[in-house]
Amino acid sequence: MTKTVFITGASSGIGQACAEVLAKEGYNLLLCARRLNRLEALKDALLAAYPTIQIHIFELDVRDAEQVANQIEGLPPAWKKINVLINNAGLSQGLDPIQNGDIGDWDRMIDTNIKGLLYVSKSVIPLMDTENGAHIVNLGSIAGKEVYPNGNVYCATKHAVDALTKAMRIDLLTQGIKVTSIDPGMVETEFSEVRFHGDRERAKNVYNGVQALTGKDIAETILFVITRPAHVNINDLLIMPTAQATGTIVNRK
Ligand SMILES: NC(=O)C1=CN([C@@H]2O[C@H](COP(=O)(O)OP(=O)(O)OC[C@H]3O[C@@H](n4cnc5c(N)ncnc54)[C@H](OP(=O)(O)O)[C@@H]3O)[C@@H](O)[C@H]2O)C=CC1
Ligand SMILES: CC(=O)[C@H](N)C(=O)O
Repeated sequence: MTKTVFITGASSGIGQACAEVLAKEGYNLLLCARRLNRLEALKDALLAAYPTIQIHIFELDVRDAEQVANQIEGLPPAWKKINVLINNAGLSQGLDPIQNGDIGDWDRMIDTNIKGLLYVSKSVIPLMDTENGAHIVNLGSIAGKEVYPNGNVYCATKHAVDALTKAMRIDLLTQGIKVTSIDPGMVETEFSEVRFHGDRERAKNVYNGVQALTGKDIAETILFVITRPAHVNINDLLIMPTAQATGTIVNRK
């Protein structure tokens, strides 16, 4: 039976890599993000490579509770049996000491990383196919385990994801839904460019001298997690570049 995975934030980085890895494994894909053009290009490329799978894409801003509820409620019936939800959509905004932080940055991180994950989960949980294996994978972070200088609100949002994952794991046990938090260290994606509001130079510098993880490293780890036997649940998986021993990154200037 072909399983369906729903990936939020599939237009770049880890989410895009998850789509690529899971398409190759024969999963049907439900993909959402705000940049629909990116999703269209990804869908075309994946269907060309893997013509036997199904892919449904839609534009979604996870911060908008009503949009999330309406878009998921409005899915075609064939897409209302979901085996895996990957709550990946997320971002960091700014890297300032708390006293200099921008309130708009704070709101965007809290609204996306915490409230967006909650809104999507609330709409998708009733659609999860618990008869054939149901699993929620939340993208946490080393930033959800440790706090680093100027990381304040981003780290707080990922600490919230850590707590929410543990809570979902308890609450969904009787529903037959597995729950896992994947907690990466540095992964070279658009993450830093987004954090620094488009400053590509500054973003590139973060990874100077460090072999960061790739989106594919995370996607392959998620594939391992979601293909464990029914009696196995990986609650929490911290995955770091070998070069990054802790959450504090020297190049994070
Ligand atoms: N890169 C890293 O070092 C680490 C990343 N993470 C986490 O991994 C996840 C993915 O990040 P990563 O791939 O690195 O970064 P990217 O910036 O490459 O990708 C982020 C994805 O999230 C989507 N997204 C952002 N805001 C929204 C929104 N409001 N509604 C819907 N989608 C949204 C973006 O799509 P669009 O803009 O088109 O909407 C994009 O597809 C995040 O949760 C991040 O916190 C955790 C640890 C380390
Ligand atoms: C875990 C990470 O390195 C993340 N990219 C961050 O900046 O916190």
